Amino acid sequence: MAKRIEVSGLHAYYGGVHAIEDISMTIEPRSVTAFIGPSGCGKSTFLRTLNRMHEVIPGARVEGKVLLDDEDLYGPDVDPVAVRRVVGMVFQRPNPFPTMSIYDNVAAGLKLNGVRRKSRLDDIVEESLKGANLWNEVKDRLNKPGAGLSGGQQQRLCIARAIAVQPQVLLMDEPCSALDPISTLAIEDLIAELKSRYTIVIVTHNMQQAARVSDRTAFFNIAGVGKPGRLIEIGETSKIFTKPEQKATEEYITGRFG
Ligand SMILES: Nc1ncnc2c1ncn2[C@@H]1O[C@H](COP(=O)(O)OP(=O)(O)OP(=O)(O)O)[C@@H](O)[C@H]1O
Repeated sequence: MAKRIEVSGLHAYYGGVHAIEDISMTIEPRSVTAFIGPSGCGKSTFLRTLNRMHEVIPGARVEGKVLLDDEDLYGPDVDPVAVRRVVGMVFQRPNPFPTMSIYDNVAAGLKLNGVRRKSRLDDIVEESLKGANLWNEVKDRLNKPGAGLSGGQQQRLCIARAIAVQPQVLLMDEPCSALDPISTLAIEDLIAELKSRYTIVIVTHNMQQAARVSDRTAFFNIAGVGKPGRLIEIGETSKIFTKPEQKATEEYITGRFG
């Protein structure tokens, strides 16, 4: 299920603002890749180019290539909605559909995809909630609103919703930044389990988190205000945190800037 992502020569713009410049990297399947770097260096922008979410902002555009196992996500015949089904996303703030039940939150995407049979929906909802380590906490209240769960539970519900449609890649934009430390650990444990099945990319400001959860880390930086963000280096997380190749990476991870 998991797929390799190969990015080459990628630029992203917001109208006249050049937000990220000339990014090339390979993101390996069945592993976790963390994006780190100072505020404004384009981590979230780059993440959103990987499932064509960037272009939903008026005036925003992308140049370059993103291949998902050889398929160009920006090819002329590619439907961006289909891309977002294959490359799922979890956001910073848990965003369950507020008026929907826990069950319907997970089933919504499946119903949109045409799954109608109740027994099939039941099975996938259960499987997805189990996959997100939430089943035991909610199995007796599936018809209660998703908004009634704790923040950490809501984030796991959003992960269940994302995996219900069987994506190949999961993009996570600071998925723990609104959570308490215990919920954060639950999400980190979950990421470690999910990586056997998915390609996972996580943006995080928390370097301990990047070190804990990721196999590879990419460090991004900006040369100054108004300049585009660039990829400085990507490598094994253990190497980036102990022996980075670039001075800027070392300064960032040792807390000398950012
Ligand atoms: N909707 C937008 N319209 C215009 N410019 C934007 C928009 N979103 C982001 N930018 C600009 O693009 C650049 C990269 O922003 P982005 O949010 O991707 O950085 P980031 O590294 O994820 O930052 P942070 O760590 O603070 O979330 C910044 O200069 C930002 O101001």
